[in-house]
Amino acid sequence: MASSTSATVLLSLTITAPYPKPTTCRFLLQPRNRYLNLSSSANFSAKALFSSYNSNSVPLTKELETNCNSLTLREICQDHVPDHVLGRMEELGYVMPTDVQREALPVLFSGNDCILHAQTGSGKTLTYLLLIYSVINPKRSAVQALIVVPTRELGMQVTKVARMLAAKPMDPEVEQKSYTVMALLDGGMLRRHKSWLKAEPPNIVVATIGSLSQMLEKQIFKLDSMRILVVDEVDFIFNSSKQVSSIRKLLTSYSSCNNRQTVFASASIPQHRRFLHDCIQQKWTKGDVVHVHVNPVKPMPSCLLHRFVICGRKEKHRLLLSLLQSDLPESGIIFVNEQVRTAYPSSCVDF
Ligand SMILES: Nc1ncnc2c1ncn2[C@@H]1O[C@H](COP(=O)(O)OP(=O)(O)OP(=O)(O)O)[C@@H](O)[C@H]1O
Repeated sequence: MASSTSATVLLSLTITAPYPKPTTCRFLLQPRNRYLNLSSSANFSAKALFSSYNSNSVPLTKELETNCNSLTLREICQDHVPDHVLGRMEELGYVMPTDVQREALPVLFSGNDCILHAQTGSGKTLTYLLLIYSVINPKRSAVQALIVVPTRELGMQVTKVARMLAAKPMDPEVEQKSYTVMALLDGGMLRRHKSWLKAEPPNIVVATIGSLSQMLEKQIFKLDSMRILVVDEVDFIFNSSKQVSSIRKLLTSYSSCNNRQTVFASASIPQHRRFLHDCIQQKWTKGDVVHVHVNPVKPMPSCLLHRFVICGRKEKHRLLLSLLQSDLPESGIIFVNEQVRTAYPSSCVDF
């Protein structure tokens, strides 16, 4: 089974212990400031350990829960997301859903506004991108989806994933108009974007609030055709005194929650009940907004084991895998320098 990991793994492995019998397993690769979650690609069912539905969420019956747990991403997205996007998704290694994808996608495909509340690296970006590809029409030259991000760096990452998913199918037989994704980010070439927006509006815009507000104020583009609005890292945006008035304006003046599907994503939403209340009261979302709360950040485990192993550069990868196999930790953090794609034999990850 393919997963993403690093060829230059530093053998610094932190594992939580003592572990209960590992029926589920979770590894976090941490490249600088971001966690990458490998659990879903390794076909884990982490739900029992990490998931929680809060009272605002749609309860799942036991039977439905069991069925949902075994569905692939393709099965969940079938009849919603175009086939060539599903093909690309699988080529990129997204086969089994993460917890947040499993729980949020059916809610999103049913048209509900949603607060995606799940830890960093849990797969929120792919969740809202799949929703976007289920809704937009590439033949319409209009901004149909807008993703607001707090920083240029996050904007570049989201744009990259959006473009990778939308890449034209290799098969020349498949006639497919390609989706256009524009990154409208602070520090970018806004003049060039202006001409592009006027000449042929893209289907999806990924924007920081500063650049976006400039364009909206100058009426370079309008949000009349916007069907999906995503605000990523919503807690960060609402906590920034610079960004908060612009985001409020975007949510209520430049567009109306009745004409769009609104998704807020965040790893942490302090006072989430209050936020949910505000969403409805302030008309940032419709009244039936669903709070999908998955993988709440767990308190620190009672014990952390830190293994320090000295080895040659070429041995790192093999040694890491054998340590994981021998220790069988329930969870761990792996610090990596860079990422390349590599294939794990399934025996290595299927604990
Ligand atoms: N279903 C999946 N199968 C395998 N890998 C996945 C899946 N979904 C997401 N990933 C990978 O997991 C990593 C984290 O995903 P993503 O960036 O979407 O998380 P996130 O919740 O949006 O994180 P953040 O809160 O930092 O924005 C990425 O490398 C992504 O490619």
